[in-house]
Amino acid sequence: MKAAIIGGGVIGGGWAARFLLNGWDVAIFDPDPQAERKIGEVLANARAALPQLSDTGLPTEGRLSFAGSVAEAVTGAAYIQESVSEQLALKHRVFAEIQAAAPDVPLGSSTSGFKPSELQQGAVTPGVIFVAHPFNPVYLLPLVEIVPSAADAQGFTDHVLELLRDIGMFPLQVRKEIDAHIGDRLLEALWREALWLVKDGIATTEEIDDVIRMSFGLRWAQMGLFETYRIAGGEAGMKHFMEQFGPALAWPWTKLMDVPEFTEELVELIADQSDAQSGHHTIRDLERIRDGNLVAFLRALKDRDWGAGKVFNDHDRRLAEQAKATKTTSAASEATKLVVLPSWIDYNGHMTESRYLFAGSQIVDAFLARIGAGLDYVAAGHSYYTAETHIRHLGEAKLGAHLTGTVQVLSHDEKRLHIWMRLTRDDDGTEVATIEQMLLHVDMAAGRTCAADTSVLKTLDEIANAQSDMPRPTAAGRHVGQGRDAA
Ligand SMILES: NC(=O)C1=CN([C@@H]2O[C@H](COP(=O)(O)OP(=O)(O)OC[C@H]3O[C@@H](n4cnc5c(N)ncnc54)[C@H](O)[C@@H]3O)[C@@H](O)[C@H]2O)C=CC1
Ligand SMILES: C[N+](C)(C)CC(=O)CC(=O)[O-]
Repeated sequence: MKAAIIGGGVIGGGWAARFLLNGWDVAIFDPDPQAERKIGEVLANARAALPQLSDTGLPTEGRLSFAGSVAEAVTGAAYIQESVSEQLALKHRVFAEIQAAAPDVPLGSSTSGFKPSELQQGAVTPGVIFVAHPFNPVYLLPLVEIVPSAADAQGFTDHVLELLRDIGMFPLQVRKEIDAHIGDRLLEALWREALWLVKDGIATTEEIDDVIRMSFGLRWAQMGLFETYRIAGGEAGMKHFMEQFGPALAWPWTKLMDVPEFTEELVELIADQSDAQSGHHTIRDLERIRDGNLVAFLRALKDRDWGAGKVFNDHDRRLAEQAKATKTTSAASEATKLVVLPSWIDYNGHMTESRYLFAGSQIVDAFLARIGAGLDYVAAGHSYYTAETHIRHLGEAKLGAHLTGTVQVLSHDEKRLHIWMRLTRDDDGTEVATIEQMLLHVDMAAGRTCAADTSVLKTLDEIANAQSDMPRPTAAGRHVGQGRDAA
C-alpha cells in the first residue's frame, strides 16, 4: 500500500518513517532542496529505534520515493498525510492541489491547532479531510489525535482509525472539534507557565526541565494526570483530592491565560539558556539520546503490558496474526522467513551465534512440516532428531533484518536426511550463514532409529529430484579449521 506525505519536515519525516517501517511504500513531496537529506537522517534514527520495540519483527520495509509534484506523490495513494508548515492559507492551497489529483483519498492533517471545519473550507471533497495530530517523534510515540468534523461519516473515521492502528499507532478520536485538540491544550498551559518562570527570573530552562524529568514527567509517562492524582488523594481517593487541592486553583499560583509578550529580549533569554543547556549536542544527537531513553521506557512498559507499552504489544499481536495468515503460502514454498529480533542481538550489535542454530531449527521445522513430518507426525510417535550440525558464519545480520532460509537435500535414505541450509539477507541477498545438518529418523517410544513413512520418503524423493541440477555446495562436508580454499 502507498502513503503520500506532503511536507517532509520534522513531522512529515517522522510519518514517512512510521509508514515505511510498517511495510508501506511512501512517496514524499517537499520543495525544500534539503528535504531528502533531512528525511534520510530521520529515517536512520527511526531504523535504529523502532525495531528495538518489536518482538515479532516489523514487516519488510516499504519503498521510499521523492515526487516532483503533489499530484505525482498522491497518485495511487491509499492514505495522504499533510505536514506542511502551520499556516491555514498554505494548507488550503496544498489541499486544493492534492484533491485535484486524488479527491477521495483519506487526507489527514498534522496541524497542531486548526480545527477540521477550518481545514475543510473551500475543499473539493471536505468529507475526507480530518485532523491526524501526531507527537514527535512520530515513529515512536503512539498517540495520534483524530478529529473528524461533525459532518464526517463514522464509517469513514473507523476506516482511518483501523488504518492507523495497523501502523502501530494509538488513534484517539476527539469527541468535539476544538482549537489545538487535547494534547496541545495541555502542553500550551505548561509552556505558558514555563515562559513566565524564565521571564520572571524564577528558574532557568534547565531547572524547569529538571523539575519535570525528576518528578511528574515520570509519573505522567505511565499514568497520566487523573490516575496519578487519584493516588495522591490517598485512601480517601479522588473526591478527597479535589476537596483538598481544588481551592488552590483560585490562589494566584498561575498566570492563567496571560501569555508573556514574545519580545526579542525574552526570545534571546530563552535561546541563550537553551544553548547553554544543550548546545553542545547536535539536534540529531539529541534525537538519538531522546529515542534511546524512549525505547528504554517503552520496553519497561511493554514488559508490564501497560500504557504505551501495551500499544506496542497489541501491534506485535496484530503482526503475528497477519504473519500466521500469510504462512499458508510460505509453507508451500521452500523459503522460511525470519526477522532478527531485539533479543537476538549480542554485545557486538549483531545476531548472536546461538540464534544461527535457532534459525536453523526454524528452517528445518518448516521443511519437516513440508515433507509431512510435522507436529502431527511427531504426535503419532516418529520424528527426525538432529545428529550433527555445522554452521559457517559468513555475514552479519543486524536488528530488524529480514532473512530467508532455504533447504537443499544433499542425500537421504530410509533413516538419514542430510541437508544444506542457506540463510540470506533479504535486502541485498548476502549469504549470512550456511548450516549443514544430518538428521536421523527415530521411533520415539523405542528410542532408536527406524525407517520413515513411505509418504515422507516419497516427498523427499520428489524434492531431491526437483533439486537434482543444483550444484552440490563446495563447502559441504567441510571441517572446522580447514583452509578457505577448501571451501
Ligand atoms: N514540530 C512539532 O513538534 C509538531 C508539529 N506538528 C504539525 O506538523 C506540521 C508540520 O510541522 P513541522 O514538521 O514541525 O514543520 P517543518 O518546518 O519542520 O516542516 C514543514 C515542511 O513543509 C514543507 N512545505 C512548505 N510548503 C510546502 C508545500 N507547498 N508543499 C509541500 N511541502 C511544503 C517545508 O519545506 C518543510 O519541510 C504543522 O502543521 C505542525 O503544526 C504536529 C505535531 C508536532
Ligand atoms: C509544539 N507543538 C504544538 C507543535 C507540539 C505538538 O503539536 C505535539 C508535540 O509533539 O509535542
